[in-house]
Amino acid sequence: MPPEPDDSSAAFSTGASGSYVKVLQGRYELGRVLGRGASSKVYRARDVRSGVYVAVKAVRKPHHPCSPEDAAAARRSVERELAALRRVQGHPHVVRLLDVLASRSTVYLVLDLARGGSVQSALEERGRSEEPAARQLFGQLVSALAHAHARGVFHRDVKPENLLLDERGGLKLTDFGLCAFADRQLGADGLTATACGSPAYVAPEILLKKRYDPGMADVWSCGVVLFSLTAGYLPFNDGNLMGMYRKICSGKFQCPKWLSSELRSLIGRMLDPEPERRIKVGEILSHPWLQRDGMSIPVVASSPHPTPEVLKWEAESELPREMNAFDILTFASGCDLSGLIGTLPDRDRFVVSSLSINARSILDKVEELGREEGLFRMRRKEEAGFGGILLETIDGKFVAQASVHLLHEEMLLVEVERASNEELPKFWEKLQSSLKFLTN
Ligand SMILES: Nc1ncnc2c1ncn2[C@@H]1O[C@H](COP(=O)(O)OP(=O)(O)OP(=O)(O)O)[C@@H](O)[C@H]1O
Repeated sequence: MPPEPDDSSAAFSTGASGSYVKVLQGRYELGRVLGRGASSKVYRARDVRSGVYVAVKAVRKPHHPCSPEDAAAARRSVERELAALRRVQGHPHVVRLLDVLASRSTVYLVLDLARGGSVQSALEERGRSEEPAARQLFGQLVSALAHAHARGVFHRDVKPENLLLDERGGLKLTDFGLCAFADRQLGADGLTATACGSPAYVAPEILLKKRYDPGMADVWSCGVVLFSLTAGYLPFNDGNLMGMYRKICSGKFQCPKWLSSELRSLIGRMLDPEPERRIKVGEILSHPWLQRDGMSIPVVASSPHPTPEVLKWEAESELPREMNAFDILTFASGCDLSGLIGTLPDRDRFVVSSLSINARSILDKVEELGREEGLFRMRRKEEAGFGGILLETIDGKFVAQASVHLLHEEMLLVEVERASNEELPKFWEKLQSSLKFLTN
């Protein structure tokens, strides 16, 4: 049986194994479900072009009818996750965002596949870790968080389910759906009031409904993770939720006897119920427990702010007349949103008003460039207002393609893509700059 279809942007075809598979927008063959979240389903998938295995997180638009508040909240959450992921890319222990696609009903985030499952499943299967192994993982987590904080992103949902493991056991921080941004949600005092996080990992100041520093709340959650990793159980637990909350607010917990004194001291400084007294992320990195065994901790991003390119992208995606994921969902059928995450090495996208240029002129230009190059066989397909052109070598090997999608009656999405990022660098540059010029 093929996986249940989510929407019209996926077609079924025969996969490599001979069985039916669901192929997302001609690009990703969906396999088994790796996990589920409140509003998402995560699939193992294969990029049919490169053969590389990835994870596809399908975030569904709320079912209709839903209240305008629910629709707005869902929209904010996916936009926030995308914007956060975009800002924090480039750290070895933050999950990589490879692509973004969308259909009428669903946004698909294509992520690095974490083959080792989550820290939660490792804890359930293998129990607690010895200190050297915990130090390794915890160092990677703190380094990833320090990087996110330096980029103005506070995670606010650090818990073992959101810490994934790659095939070598390296940690990948994921799920930025609840994060806060230093330059948006925080008041002039640097504090926020939004209650979020998962019960056992949530900081007392959030439970007490105080305004809080989200960076320090992340430190608390990391403290709970470190305790759980090394003790094998939660520091604050109770049969009922109110009981657990009371224990969290009291900040009283007991370390098991097998924890070293340095580890006890670090956990104690992280699980300090007073956020002003709590150890800061930067200090954790230089704590003696983490410095033991000459551990090498990945360097934190040098740039304290998002790059101008990211800020521009974010500003654009917030303008009401500009498109963002959900606006496009409203208009498009099976369109691809990778343009929202910027230029990929082997792919570029432009959005242009259909009042200023039409699909035919764009495809004519690509054909002209291909002809000038004289290397290709070209196949062109055009329908009312949209179409594409495929460039192949004389012996039929895919080199590049350009396509024009109609987003809605006034908007075209132009996509160019090549087989690999080494393919024909000069031609690729010419193609990109000509299209940029045409669509500006
Ligand atoms: N990149 C990935 N590689 C492998 N598995 C993944 C990946 N991303 C997510 N998963 C699996 O899917 C589960 C749900 O993913 P995720 O936490 O991102 O969803 P969510 O909807 O944001 O969840 P929540 O409701 O907890 O916020 C994870 O716990 C994990 O088991």
